[in-house]
Amino acid sequence: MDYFNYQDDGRLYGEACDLTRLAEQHGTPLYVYSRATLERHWNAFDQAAGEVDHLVCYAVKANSNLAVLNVLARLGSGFDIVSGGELSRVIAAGGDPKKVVFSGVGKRDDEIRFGLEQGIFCFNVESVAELARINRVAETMGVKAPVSIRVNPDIDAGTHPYISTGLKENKFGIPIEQARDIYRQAAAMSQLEIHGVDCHIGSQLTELSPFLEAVDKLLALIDGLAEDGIHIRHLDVGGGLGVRYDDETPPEPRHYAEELKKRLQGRNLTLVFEPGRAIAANAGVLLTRVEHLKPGEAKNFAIVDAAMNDLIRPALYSAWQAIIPVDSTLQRDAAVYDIVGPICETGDFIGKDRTLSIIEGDLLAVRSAGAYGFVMASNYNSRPRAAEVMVDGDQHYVVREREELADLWRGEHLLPGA
Ligand SMILES: Cc1ncc(COP(=O)(O)O)c(C=O)c1O
Ligand SMILES: N[C@@H](CCCC[NH3+])C(=O)O
Repeated sequence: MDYFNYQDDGRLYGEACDLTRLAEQHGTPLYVYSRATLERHWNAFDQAAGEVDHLVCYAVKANSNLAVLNVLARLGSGFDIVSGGELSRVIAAGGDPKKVVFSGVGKRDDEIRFGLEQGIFCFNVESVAELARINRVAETMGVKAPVSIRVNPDIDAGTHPYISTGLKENKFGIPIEQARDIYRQAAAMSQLEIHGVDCHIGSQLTELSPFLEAVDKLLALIDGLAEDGIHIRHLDVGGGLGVRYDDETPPEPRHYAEELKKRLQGRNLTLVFEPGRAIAANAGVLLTRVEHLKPGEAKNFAIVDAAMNDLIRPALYSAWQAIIPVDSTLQRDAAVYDIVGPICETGDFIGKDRTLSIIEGDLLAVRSAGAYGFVMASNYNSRPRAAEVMVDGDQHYVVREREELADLWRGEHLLPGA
């Protein structure tokens, strides 16, 4: 149960809030998140790890709304960040920087300095050049930097090529064959303290085996490092656990954790998870209204008021997300539609070949939109970004207001004298 369900009146609710009313009150397109779902998903990881020393570092990139981060921070969550901007958000949302892991291939000096000032848990380092840079920045500050090397285990995660990260051809991490040597180089750098080993092999994985294959390789590396006198304190398995968009049956966090715990027995390692999608995706829907129906010879189009600038996953990865009527009691004729937005791009679609019973003005919900939804939104075609609302039982809160038109050119300037 994800707390977005039809109730007895045939209408879709987010927890105890009627989504028809929310759309009327706040307009569309509208992102709606469920606090109870976010909490349940985070707790599933926390409880799965159980007695093992662990840190659940929610991947901020999946949904960085301050209220979302704050809900998780209140549970004691750590955070996986990839920029100084994300660190600022974590702090603004009341998150603890001491539970932050900093991933990403292109950390700038100022971002490294910010992380060190805030005393983050660990830098997940992706290259030798970055090790040297962190060492140098830490030296100028007279501090030591906690580091972990992101190892690329060359494993096919079996996911979409754009969201696969653990193969040799991907830009991420350090090839596993070089890892031991590079750890030795890191150990010789005066300002680095080696804390961990990490990996992240891709996103939306629906099988456990690639994760476990990666962990086995990492544990063998950790044993090798011990022989070199390098003692690893934590193992960060990254994120990537998939969710159900359609008929996928991704592994449950508890099954994943059970397999990990078997492998960690007898080892003194803190376990770090970096889940993003598994926590946020099904904690959100995107509400959108049908603007026009446009029947055609080859296709029928339902033109809705959400577009690829609001939700780019279908255009970018051919991702499939369920699209359902918010009021299931309305009697209309069914037809097969491509659900498209108003943007001037052929790739601007939210769903293709969907059978729906709709007329102009009807309200639709795009499910599983809580992760990689609003965070990837843009102002393309000068469209203001949607508002975001959080439901919490029978209460709801606007957690980000819809952009005003003037927001679209804030910070832009005409040339003088014109
Ligand atoms: C380093 C790292 N950690 C965690 C995540 C979160 O991934 P997911 O949302 O698939 O759990 C990502 C994104 O794929 C990532 O690049
Ligand atoms: N944005 C991607 C996931 C990227 C994961 C980040 N490493 C998606 O929507 O599926």
